[in-house]
Amino acid sequence: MKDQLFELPSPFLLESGEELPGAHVAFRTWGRLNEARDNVVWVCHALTANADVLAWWPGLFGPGCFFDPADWFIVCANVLGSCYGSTGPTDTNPATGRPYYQAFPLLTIRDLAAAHEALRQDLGLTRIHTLIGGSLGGQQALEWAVQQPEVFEHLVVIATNARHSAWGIAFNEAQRLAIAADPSYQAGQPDGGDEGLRAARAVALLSYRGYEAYASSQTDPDDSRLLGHRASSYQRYQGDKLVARFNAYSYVALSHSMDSHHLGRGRGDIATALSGIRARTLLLGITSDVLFPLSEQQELARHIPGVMYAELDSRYGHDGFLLETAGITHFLELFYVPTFAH
Ligand SMILES: CC(=O)SCCNC(=O)CCNC(=O)[C@H](O)C(C)(C)COP(=O)(O)OP(=O)(O)OC[C@H]1O[C@@H](n2cnc3c(N)ncnc32)[C@H](O)[C@@H]1OP(=O)(O)O
Ligand SMILES: N[C@@H](CCO)C(=O)O
Repeated sequence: MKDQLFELPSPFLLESGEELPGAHVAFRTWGRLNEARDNVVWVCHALTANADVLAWWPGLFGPGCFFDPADWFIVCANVLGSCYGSTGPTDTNPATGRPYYQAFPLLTIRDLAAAHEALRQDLGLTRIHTLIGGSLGGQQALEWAVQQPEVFEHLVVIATNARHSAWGIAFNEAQRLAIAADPSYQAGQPDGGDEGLRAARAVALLSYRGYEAYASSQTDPDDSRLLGHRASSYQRYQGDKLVARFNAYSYVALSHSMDSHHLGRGRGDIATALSGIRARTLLLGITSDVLFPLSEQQELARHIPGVMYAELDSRYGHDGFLLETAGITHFLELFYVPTFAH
């Protein structure tokens, strides 16, 4: 299956006041809209994923899963700034005729939501049964549910926050420093920043997993090793794996988007913004998440009207939102019992 492309109104006005001309959004759909048009689930992806939710969220989306295309009309769109089909830093800037690279405009989480809102309107989807996302995808989903409270009937957010924390921004800055130190990134080469991106992903993994996850999967089996530790090899492998499928310019752009996230900006405060959510909301935190800790989930739970809040017991850390699909399914079943039989 290939992505479909939606041309955004041009120029697309960004929160910063800058304009993005000739931009587009890549998206995919699965399943069919039912006659009542009330079976739409819209997925917001995290930092390095794409529109192919059946590939990156197996166990939750796909035949036999909770979100089975036989029952649901599934929509997933790539965010602006990414390198998976929507307009991003490696695309040509119409004003210069050259790729944007480091000169790509700042995109906030509000801009990511606004671009997908334009797509939703174009698709004529007046009601979204469920809006779901984790991490950056959860930030986008919350922002969108605040912007368009009448559109979303249910909201499912996992391992996310109301504003990006100083801790999260500091992790992102450390990763951007690694990328900025790469001469090929500084030179704005087409695949610039690969070495920096490798280091950045290794730093990020520290925040996506945690002490217990490393201890249980990456402790050396013998006690004689002086060099070449298993955990070192894991860090390198994870860096290589991301470099093979992502680019440093998009990584920097989207990490800035994440840092910009603040539901309260211009709305009084976070509590006021969250109190405007009309969707029935399921909020899930992950016990071992050191990047979006439970304290952030509890803050959200205090302010989202009528929220159902639960904590997923996981040793995977933050990335548990991608991996703990059996636990997520369990809470989805509890959440939907009164309203949706599928
Ligand atoms: C085109 C596309 O790929 S679409 C984009 C796919 N990715 C996304 O959408 C982003 C969201 N997904 C993710 O972030 C990740 O895939 C996750 C969190 C879901 C899972 O991460 P994983 O890397 O699969 O899990 P984990 O941390 O257990 O690492 C397993 C991998 O590390 C390797 N590995 C484990 N220990 C070591 C070690 N000591 N040394 C070297 N390699 C190691 C394993 O062999 C395995 O390799 P594989 O991925 O080639 O099979
Ligand atoms: N592992 C996620 C980032 C953490 O939310 C991704 O690569 O998209």
